[in-house]
Amino acid sequence: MTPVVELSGVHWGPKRQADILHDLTFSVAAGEVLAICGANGAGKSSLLRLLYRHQAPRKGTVRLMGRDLWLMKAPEAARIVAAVLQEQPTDFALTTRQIVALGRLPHRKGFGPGTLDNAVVEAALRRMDLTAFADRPFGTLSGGERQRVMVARALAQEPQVIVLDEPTNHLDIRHQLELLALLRGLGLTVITTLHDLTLAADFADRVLVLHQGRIIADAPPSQALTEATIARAFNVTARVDRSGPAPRFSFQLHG
Ligand SMILES: Nc1ncnc2c1ncn2[C@@H]1O[C@H](COP(=O)(O)OP(=O)(O)OP(=O)(O)O)[C@@H](O)[C@H]1O
Repeated sequence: MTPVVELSGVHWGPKRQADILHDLTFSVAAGEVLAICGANGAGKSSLLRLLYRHQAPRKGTVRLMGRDLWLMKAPEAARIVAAVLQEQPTDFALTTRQIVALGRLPHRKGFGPGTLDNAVVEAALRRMDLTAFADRPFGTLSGGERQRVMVARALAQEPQVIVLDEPTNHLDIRHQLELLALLRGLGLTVITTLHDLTLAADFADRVLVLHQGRIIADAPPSQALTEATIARAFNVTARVDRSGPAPRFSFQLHG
């Protein structure tokens, strides 16, 4: 089956500067949940930007459903991939419902939103437990509520792939677990950066570990998040205790 997302030999760097991402090759199947882990500056957000068509590879190709992402028009790509990013809208006067409705833009054919658009927006609000906040200005919401609005906007886009940058930031423990369970339950392809290795191990089918812009592991969590890989990626001494139902990670600065 054609992978939903496929990178081959991808390099990327800022204009007139050396490469930051080096020779990335991997693919993600329909419905798969991929966590991208790595130290600060490893290149995780830069990699995500290649997936939602924000920046083009310097070398190599990024394919969506078998087609070169850069041979698609932006709205077409946006009907396939939705992104939930750390940066949030600055128009704080918009209501929650208006922000979620922005997710319908790539689907709009006529002028205003149609009945289907409105129904999808209401369903996304319900799914993220935001109905009570629908008419509140975005600026009045808490950090965690805003994060849920951004996920609702992505759901309103009705994508096949959802790309998220540290989606559990700002969320309390319960909302972290709820969000990850909800993402898993969508049946979509999910690609997310996660700093928390315990959450990555618990939530992802596969973990891709980036180190200085290169893939140093790409495997199911138990094979990717080994003591040796964690030590290399994060420059710490790591211990993984697999005696319980879930792995327990502990870290120390090198002695
Ligand atoms: N447009 C740019 N111009 C110059 N340097 C850039 C640009 N984009 C990214 N970088 C650099 O590339 C490296 C990787 O950045 P990136 O944001 O992808 O890392 P990250 O793994 O997401 O880090 P973090 O965990 O801190 O969010 C960093 O050193 C960053 O400063």
